[in-house]
Amino acid sequence: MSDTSHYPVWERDPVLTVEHLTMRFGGLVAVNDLSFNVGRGEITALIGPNGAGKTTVFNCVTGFYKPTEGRIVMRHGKAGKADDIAALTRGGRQSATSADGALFLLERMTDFRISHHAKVARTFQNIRLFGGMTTLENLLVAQHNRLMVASGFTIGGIFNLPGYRRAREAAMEKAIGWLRQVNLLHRADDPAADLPYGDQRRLEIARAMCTDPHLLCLDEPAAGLNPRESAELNDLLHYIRRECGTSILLIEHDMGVVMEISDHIVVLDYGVKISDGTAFEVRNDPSVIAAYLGVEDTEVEQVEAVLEAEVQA
Ligand SMILES: Nc1ncnc2c1ncn2[C@@H]1O[C@H](COP(=O)(O)OP(=O)(O)OP(=O)(O)O)[C@@H](O)[C@H]1O
Repeated sequence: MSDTSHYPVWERDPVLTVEHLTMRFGGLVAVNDLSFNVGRGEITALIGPNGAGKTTVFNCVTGFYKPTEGRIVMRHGKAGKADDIAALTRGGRQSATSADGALFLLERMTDFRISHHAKVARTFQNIRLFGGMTTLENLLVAQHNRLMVASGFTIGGIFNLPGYRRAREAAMEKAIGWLRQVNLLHRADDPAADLPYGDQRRLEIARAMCTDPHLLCLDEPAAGLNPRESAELNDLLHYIRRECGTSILLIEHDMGVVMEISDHIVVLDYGVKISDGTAFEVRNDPSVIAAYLGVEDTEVEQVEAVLEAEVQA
């Protein structure tokens, strides 16, 4: 067997594999034959100029869109041998569980099943908290499904049976733990809409974490944040990776955030992957620089020289 220990984590141990993903809207090809991996326990950034197809990829992974073509494999535990994935694909089912873990084909699943069973959580470009509920209530609502199961779908809740009581206490403990983690415990009883923007962003991430995701998808988490709030966000994402082991896939335009926190970066332009590697590799890739500057690869050095001269002047 070949030694793969020197391969990057996203090749050796992917939690998510996107294969030949294509999404068409009528005549527009928003994502074109895209393949990439997300490494287990890593932070992966999906970047690219406006309209490159990033949000469309998120919408396919999280079940908001049905891809036109392609396969999206999510792995829990050690499941995911090529033969098992092929058998699941042939069999027409959505998921398979074995002693090694579980496999899910996300392109076949609804958004609810993706979050509930495949354990993929997401946040949106525009914050979608329940503004009239308190910050604490927002984190309890995120655990509603688990509480419903514990209540035996109402009866245990009505009679306050021990199993339901224990689940309710655990939900409260988790919510308070996450409020403390995002420095919002002192705002537990305030409506979410009253929080400053940066706090709302962290609360939204805390809410997603209350569902115990294996993969957390964040759509532009740093958008609109000031430098202090951006630094707090970086700390939170580092904490999630270090302490929870949750894999993170994020879309981000703030290159300071992307380069600082990402283990792995995938670059899209016009729906096509143009680069895939570490921050160092991507930063020095002429095709990436060209896409961001809006020029041909061959013109990069020339444009950089002009920009450099302008900065000097
Ligand atoms: N539901 C839809 N119907 C039609 N076209 C769509 C739809 N969603 C996205 N598109 C188109 O697909 C292309 C990719 O859009 P997408 O939002 O995925 O890009 P993006 O990289 O996330 O952009 P941005 O960085 O500006 O958010 C765009 O041309 C967009 O207009």
